Amino acid sequence: MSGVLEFSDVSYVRNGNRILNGVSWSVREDQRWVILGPNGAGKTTLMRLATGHEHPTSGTVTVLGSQLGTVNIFELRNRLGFASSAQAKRIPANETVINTVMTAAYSVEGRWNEKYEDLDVRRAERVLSEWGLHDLSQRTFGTLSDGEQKRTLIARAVMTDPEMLLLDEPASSLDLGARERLLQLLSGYASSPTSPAMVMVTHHVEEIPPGFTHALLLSGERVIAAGECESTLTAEALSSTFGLEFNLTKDHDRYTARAL
Ligand SMILES: Nc1ncnc2c1ncn2[C@@H]1O[C@H](COP(=O)(O)OP(=O)(O)OP(=O)(O)O)[C@@H](O)[C@H]1O
Repeated sequence: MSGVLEFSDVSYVRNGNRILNGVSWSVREDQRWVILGPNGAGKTTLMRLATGHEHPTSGTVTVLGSQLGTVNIFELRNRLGFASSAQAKRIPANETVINTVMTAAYSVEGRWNEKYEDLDVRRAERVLSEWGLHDLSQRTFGTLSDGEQKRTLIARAVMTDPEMLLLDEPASSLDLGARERLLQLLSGYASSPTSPAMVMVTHHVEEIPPGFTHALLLSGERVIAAGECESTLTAEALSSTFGLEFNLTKDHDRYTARAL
């Protein structure tokens, strides 16, 4: 299996503040990673580096075999799928759900004069139904619930068959039912051998979908632990990451953490 993402001794400084320090990390195409860490640890920054929205201050980031700074970033980004709540703000409120998904084919966020093939329409319809959105295809994005918007953005991110899918806090602010529904869909997607490599930022171990294989714990600019979930997600590692003693349990492939 080949590598899709490689951070080598990456540091990132913004306005004189060091946000990441000496981060080395690699993702292979058959891996599904979760990134955990306290507020301000640099998780979103890590994602922005992985999608080429930022460049490292020192060290190298290699995405799909190409080192950032040496490639056309727009061409590279077309091969990635990315969903975040920041993106939700850029989708026109009056855009239909099907167009929100289909416009990913042109990397635009509102339909204008682009010409779509029947293939694009069929693919968008298939993706909508896979993510439980078929009945909403003609609704406008602005009228969707938070959970429906988040699923629409993920459907948009997978529309172009990306080689790596990056999700920044896909379950944040969802009610219990919407969260569980989303986790079931993410788990199904993560478990499919035909799915691309995945990287997902979350604040809660309860939001790790079964099928995710690896975890990276980030705190104080640095990687505290990284590797297979089984060996990385431990009470000790969580305690070091969040600065609080935790009890961690796993039941039916789902984690629960409680402070001691
Ligand atoms: N433009 C900026 N200028 C200076 N500092 C910044 C800038 N953008 C982000 N930061 C700082 O970088 C740090 C990391 O931010 P980042 O958003 O990557 O963290 P995070 O782990 O995703 O946080 P959260 O869990 O709260 O979403 C924070 O301390 C933040 O204040």
